[in-house]
Amino acid sequence: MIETHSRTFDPSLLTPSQSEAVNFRDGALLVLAGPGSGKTRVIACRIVRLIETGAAPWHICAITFTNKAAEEMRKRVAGMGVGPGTQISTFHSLCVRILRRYGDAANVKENFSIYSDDEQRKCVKQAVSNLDYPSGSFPPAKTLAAISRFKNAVETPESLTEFEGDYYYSKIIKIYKEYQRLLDENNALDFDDLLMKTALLLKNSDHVREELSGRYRYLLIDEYQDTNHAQYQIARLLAKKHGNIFVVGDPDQSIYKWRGADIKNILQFEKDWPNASRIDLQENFRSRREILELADRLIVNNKQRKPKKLVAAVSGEAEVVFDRYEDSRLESSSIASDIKKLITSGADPNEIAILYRVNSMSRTLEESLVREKIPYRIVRGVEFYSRKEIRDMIAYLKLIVNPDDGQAFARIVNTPTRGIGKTTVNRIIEFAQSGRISIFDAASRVSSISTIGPGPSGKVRTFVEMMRKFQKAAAETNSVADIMELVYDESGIEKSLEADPEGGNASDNIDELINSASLYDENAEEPTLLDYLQSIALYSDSDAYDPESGCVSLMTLHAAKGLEFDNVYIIGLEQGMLPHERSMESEDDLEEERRLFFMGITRARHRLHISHTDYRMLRGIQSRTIPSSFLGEIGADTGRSGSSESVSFRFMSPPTGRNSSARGQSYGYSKPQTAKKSPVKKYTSDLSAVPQKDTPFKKGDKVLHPKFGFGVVTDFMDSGENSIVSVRFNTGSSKNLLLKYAKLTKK
Ligand SMILES: Nc1ncnc2c1ncn2[C@@H]1O[C@H](COP(=O)(O)OP(=O)(O)OP(=O)(O)O)[C@@H](O)[C@H]1O
Repeated sequence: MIETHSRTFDPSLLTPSQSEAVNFRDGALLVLAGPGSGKTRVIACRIVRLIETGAAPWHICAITFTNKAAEEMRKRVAGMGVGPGTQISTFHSLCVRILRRYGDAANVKENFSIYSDDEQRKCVKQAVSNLDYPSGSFPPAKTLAAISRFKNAVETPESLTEFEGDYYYSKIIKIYKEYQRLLDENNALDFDDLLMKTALLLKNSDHVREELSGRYRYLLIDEYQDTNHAQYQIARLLAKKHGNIFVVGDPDQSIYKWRGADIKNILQFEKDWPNASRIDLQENFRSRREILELADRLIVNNKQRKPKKLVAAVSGEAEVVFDRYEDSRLESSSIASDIKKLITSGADPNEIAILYRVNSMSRTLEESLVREKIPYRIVRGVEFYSRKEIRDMIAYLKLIVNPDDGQAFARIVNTPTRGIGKTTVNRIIEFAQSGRISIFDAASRVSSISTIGPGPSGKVRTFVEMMRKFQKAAAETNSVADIMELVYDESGIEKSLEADPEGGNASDNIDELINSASLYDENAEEPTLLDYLQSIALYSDSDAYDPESGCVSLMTLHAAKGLEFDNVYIIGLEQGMLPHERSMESEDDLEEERRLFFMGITRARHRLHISHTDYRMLRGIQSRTIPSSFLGEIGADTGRSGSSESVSFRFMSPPTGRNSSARGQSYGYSKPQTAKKSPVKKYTSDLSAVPQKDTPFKKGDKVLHPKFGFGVVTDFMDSGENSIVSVRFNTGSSKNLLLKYAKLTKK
């Protein structure tokens, strides 16, 4: 977690187990720690202790999960009197550093670009088209996901044996090979390359591995439960020689399987390092007892874990409320008015968070928060960098640093419009390809391209001269903000935005970009344009969180990893949402969703509100929902949620009269109720718990729908005329259908 105020290292601030971990000296150590047990504190204090006891700062390499966590860790360690020199970064930043340093051995040029999602998509589309494969059979997202899986498993196109007879995979491997060729041509790496190429470098080059394990003699890794195979390999190879590997993690908070994380890395740590010691941190300094009990009741349903009990170290009673609403509009307005009351009675907006499974759920919430005039922020960092004007500016910077970057060239050569048409650009690209030179080199030799006439040729020359001027300026200054100002003024972007009445706040966004570059200039140890581009390429949603924004935070459950708040609202506890529909087919995926919910619950210190709705707008359609099976597991469906007076259940219905306000009509219970007195409408999503009576459909029935085709019933919620039948159709989609309109026939 990110603590906002660092303290000087005082041993009395550590529990005996924390202290044992901090003072552990040589060898392998697994610190298994529940949420809120002080993992971050332990790592920071251990760095200080290692230095106090003789280790050189540059012999320590600490790896965090997000850039923000790395920044915070650096500040904390500095606050405890440690000077610069310790390597504290994410895996990706560490890999960039290694690859730039050992470019020759890794076969990459020092000034490589790091491609964003959007650039990767363009590249994979190009690969599919170059191979003349049908684009419909290889959609970019799916194809990239397959390539990413290979890379995370450290499989290059060459190392993959072709899947004889498997049409799809043999084609995917060919696309992977072509995609990789295109990246090379552009002197670009994607995110997964950073890890894969580093893992390969460490594996294949004895000299580099020796040098780096001599340099990083103490390896500390946070959030080890979320490492993928490539990260696992890097850690093993770096620590193989000295064996000083200190990993901290919680298998119950492993939530990145979809990105290649492998929970087995932590579960099998003691097998990988047979002499490893293990320390468990059981005390939770964050959440009050009721919240922890709830989290515990949920997570015991997972099989892939190392059992542990969460013990609350803080006193006081938590408020836990389960809310059921008719629809998402009512859910949002009720949460907004609840937050309004909290803030009016003195709560700090920084200490309030609303968490949801998918980004699209923020829209309705935003409307309600605006209506109540509540300051809020959506924690979604990458969105800013995907705006058109920002991407244009970044493309200029990328081309300054990496003239081989064909995508950057194609993006800006005629942005803003300067009369260089597509045909001219294509001819430059062809010239570059036939002469095996970079696109920028080809553009520099435009006069030699006979197919380009004098008019367009002159315009290309002007563009090249302008870019050369930018490159020269970048070589003379280390200030990224100054280079940005120059590009903004002289590229014509500023003028074109001023002249565009529909430009909205594009120029404000560019101001914000330049401001953030100034901050970078001030804070970076050695600011360079290359380093700046790397830092924004590796920016993630979680990095956008500002603990002192003065706003209520809205974010996905994933982005909330490592954070903590006094008041937490978790919305959308519905089947298909949480657990997400994509995860309902395998037990492993379901366990991951459960961990995600567990992680969300354990973000709360004092107050936790969990809600679901009877109807939710999904892809523009108001759909009937089924309560999440997780609610049953924590006892929220039956009122079995423990004996505490502080757990309450409420059902909110919409207003009836035309002009009545939604808020006035809720019949929630202000006084906390015990389980017995619970006024909640009883329901259950677990059919096995309900005495079976004759129902028109049951789990496993094969059915036919006139529009969606054949499918299998996965659930049936018996509510008389409002019964809902859930069907997984053979097309892969799952739907919850209101029985009376479902038009299903049994097959
Ligand atoms: N020994 C301690 N005494 C009192 N408070 C502590 C102690 N150790 C940690 N804390 C506090 O507990 C809270 C959680 O600590 P931290 O964020 O380091 O936990 P974490 O294990 O990283 O959490 P998570 O895995 O859930 O993100 C912080 O507010 C921290 O200041």
